[in-house]
Amino acid sequence: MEKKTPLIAPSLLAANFLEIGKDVNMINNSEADWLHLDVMDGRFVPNISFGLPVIAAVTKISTKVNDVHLMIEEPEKYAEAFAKAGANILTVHIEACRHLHRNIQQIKGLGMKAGVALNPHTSVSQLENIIADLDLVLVMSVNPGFGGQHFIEKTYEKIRQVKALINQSGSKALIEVDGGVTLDNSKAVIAAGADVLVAGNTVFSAKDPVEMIRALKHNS
Ligand SMILES: O=C(CO)[C@H](O)[C@H](O)COP(=O)(O)O
Repeated sequence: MEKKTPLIAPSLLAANFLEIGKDVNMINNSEADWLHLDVMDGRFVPNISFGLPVIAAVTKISTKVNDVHLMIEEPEKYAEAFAKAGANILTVHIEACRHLHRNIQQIKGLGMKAGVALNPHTSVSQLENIIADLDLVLVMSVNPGFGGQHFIEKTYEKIRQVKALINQSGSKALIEVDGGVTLDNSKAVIAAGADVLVAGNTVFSAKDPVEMIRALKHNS
């Protein structure tokens, strides 16, 4: 079978926040492709992470694609501010958007790539009328809100369903998988159709995070 090299997006949620610049530079000097930045508001998810000032500081030194995952209500209120803070990709949750098409147009109009994230319970069929407009589909493989959770096995089937929808529709969207990704399951995640792997604890709790990023990238 053809070897597929995924894009790797280490999640800063698992970094050492006392030495955040050091961790961003570690990612800069690794084979990572994207820097994944998780924003949580304590409303859409039961946790609060970091917000605009932290992202503006991080993107000043990041040399990777800044991939911002908004786990927040009313993301349309903040899209412009995230563009100004240096986001290159902005992903909103389908469950948080009442006017998803408008939200996607807004993100693209601000010069960013647009992604939509699906919680584990959300059906792929909900993407049917929006898939052609998307640059990215983020498949959550844990319930959002916390790092370090176990990968939900049903996600493999969901990735295959998203892939089939993308192929059917002629969409160019990439599939990103987020939550509980490890060196053990990454091969199967890629085989199911993922293009981008988010990894938080797997990278930051590794003895050698740069080597772990390399291993994830070349493990398929
Ligand atoms: O979106 C997230 C949590 O809501 C994180 O990006 C995700 O959980 C990654 O962390 P880990 O790889 O440790 O599971």
